[in-house]
Amino acid sequence: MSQTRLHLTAGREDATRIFDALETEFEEEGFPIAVLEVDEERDIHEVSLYVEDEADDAERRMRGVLTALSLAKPIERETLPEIDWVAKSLEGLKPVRAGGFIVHGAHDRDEAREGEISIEIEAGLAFGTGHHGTTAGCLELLAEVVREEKPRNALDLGTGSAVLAIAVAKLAPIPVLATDIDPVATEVAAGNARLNGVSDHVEAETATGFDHPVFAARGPFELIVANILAGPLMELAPSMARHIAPNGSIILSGILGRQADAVQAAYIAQGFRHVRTLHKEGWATLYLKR
Ligand SMILES: C[S@@+](CC[C@H](N)C(=O)[O-])C[C@H]1O[C@@H](n2cnc3c(N)ncnc32)[C@H](O)[C@@H]1O
Repeated sequence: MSQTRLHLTAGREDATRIFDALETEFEEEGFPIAVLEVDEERDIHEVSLYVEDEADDAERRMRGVLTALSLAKPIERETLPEIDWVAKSLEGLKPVRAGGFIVHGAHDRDEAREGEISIEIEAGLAFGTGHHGTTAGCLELLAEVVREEKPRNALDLGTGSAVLAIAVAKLAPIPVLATDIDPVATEVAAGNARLNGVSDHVEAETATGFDHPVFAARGPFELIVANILAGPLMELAPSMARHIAPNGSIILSGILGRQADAVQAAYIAQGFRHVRTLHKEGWATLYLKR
């Protein structure tokens, strides 16, 4: 099955409105949507919607979204190669900077500026290149929390490419457990930890939520970061409370702006207190303590 990228360009404000409206329109199908800054000075942002085999219908609905927003923008199409399209499309991605980190592919190893912490991510089958607002939000808060709170161990639940686990291990040489429901992601995570020279600190395990003996063996955790989605995060709130150390910090993302209050309430009900919320590209990243 080939994949199609439907894309258009707009200024930051319109791109954010389009992104939010597309999220709502395609919520059921869960098609990946991305916003990339193409040219900061000229305020050009590219919004992309990735669809499998129903590009005509998706384009018609995308056009409807633009009409509802009173925006007239040409939609362009790109048919992505069937094999390894993730790797191919990521080859062209620019490095991303957030929280003092630069997340880059092998082709941009030399791009790091003085003082930046570089994280190399192999374009692969797992989520997490830093280009998504949720990952960038987590990176920013992690940089702050690890430096200020000095946790002695950490958990990255829903690790994907392990970008966040690697970020923690590069900030502080502490043990980081990196787990994912998807065994392919766990494999990619372990490979990326090796690539970044932190495999002594990052242990990758396949687990659904907290359903694995490794959590009891390695916890409680002084820092937990979880970039999943609002629904699973709310369901996981009681388990998070059981696995967080006293005065521990928790960073949650994958939450749409309008879902932030509900997620916060689920965690406050478990004895967490809200410290700060960071908003990025329509996504909220919550920082809580318990
Ligand atoms: C949005 S990605 C985040 C990847 C990476 N941490 C980042 O911030 O870029 C979410 C990841 O969580 C995993 N996941 C989803 N539900 C999960 C669950 N209940 N338990 C563990 N992992 C889960 C998915 O397989 C996916 O790799």
